[in-house]
Amino acid sequence: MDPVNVREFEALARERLDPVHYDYFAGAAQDEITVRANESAFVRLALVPRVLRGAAAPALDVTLLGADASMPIVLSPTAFHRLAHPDAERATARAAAAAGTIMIAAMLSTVAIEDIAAEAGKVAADPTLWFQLYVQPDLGFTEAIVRRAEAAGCRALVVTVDSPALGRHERNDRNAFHDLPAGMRCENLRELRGGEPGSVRQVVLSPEISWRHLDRLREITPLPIVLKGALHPLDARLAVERGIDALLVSNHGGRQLDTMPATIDQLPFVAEAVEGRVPLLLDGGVRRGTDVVKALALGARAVAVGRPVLWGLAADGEAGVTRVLEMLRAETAHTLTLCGCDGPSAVTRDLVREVRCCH
Ligand SMILES: Cc1cc2nc3c(=O)[nH]c(=O)nc-3n(C[C@H](O)[C@H](O)[C@H](O)COP(=O)(O)O)c2cc1C
Ligand SMILES: CCCCCCC(=O)C(=O)O
Repeated sequence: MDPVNVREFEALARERLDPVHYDYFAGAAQDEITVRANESAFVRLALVPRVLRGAAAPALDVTLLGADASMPIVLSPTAFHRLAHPDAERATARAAAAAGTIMIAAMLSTVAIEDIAAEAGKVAADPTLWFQLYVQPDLGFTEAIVRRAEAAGCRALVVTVDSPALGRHERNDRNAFHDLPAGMRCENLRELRGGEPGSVRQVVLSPEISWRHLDRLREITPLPIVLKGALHPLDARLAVERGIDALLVSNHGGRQLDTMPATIDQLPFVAEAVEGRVPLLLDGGVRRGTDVVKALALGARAVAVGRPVLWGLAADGEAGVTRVLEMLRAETAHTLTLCGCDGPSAVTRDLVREVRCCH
């Protein structure tokens, strides 16, 4: 049966994936409290629509750091797409470009950033790619990978800062899944020194990464910098003071520190801290158009989706990712119409209210 929503795509992906790889994608840190919270927090928020506004049919397009996106939904960076489908990030890039939205390509992709960009360029004249970076203590490598992203045409750097160490995933421990299968590698890591070229084991997630490294990135690249994973309002304020261009409010899909708050619960605190000085994006648990509109109401300019894209990819390659993105687009348009809004910018805080019990 054809999936009719993102959750049904997950069920189909689960049937098609090696169970060890399904666990890697679906799993999260320790008791997996945060990953569940991301979704359930949306359930605790109710939409209170406006009526009789005579609103036009909604236009979904938004501008993010100077780039136009056809909807307020972009692709979160996720590693290792080849575990989901042999076409890997190539398929994802084509689907995102055809949908007219932004793909944040992961540093730990199984296709090189140059090839991802070439693939996106086959289906859209002016696709937008952003590049996600784990700053490496090997600053020579960090600078080289930034140069590669620039040369490939990436238009922003998304620096993940929630990973001073790798989250403990007990599913991966149980499955003894700690490396990519033979023949698969991280194609952007060829120049990282030490160990086998392209091996994920070369990546260093270091607690020594600090604001100094962000300042250094600012010096070496003209690309806008998006900070991914700063949830504390004081860090959000520091980011603005240090010239960061946007924040992606994220708890890494619950995969790093377990028991972090759901991102949709934390968004209002971050929004209050930045006072509209930089655009906010949010990821974590977005599975429905209603979730998208709730995030817009609480201060996000756009949302990003991680696992939904992987479910589409695993279920049916490029066509599956396309279907997932189009489902979310249609649901968002429908929700906006039902709320009396003619587009993302018409969504206001008063459309959302917290409810005590689950629906
Ligand atoms: C399988 C998987 C791999 C991920 N890999 C990365 C990564 O390499 N870099 C990164 O910054 N975030 C990574 N993330 C986190 C996502 O960017 C995103 O924050 C998260 O998936 C959003 O939650 P959602 O899956 O509920 O949409 C990964 C998430 C998943 C599920
Ligand atoms: C040692 C690097 C592993 C990073 C895994 C990618 C990621 O961010 C995630 O799975 O989440």
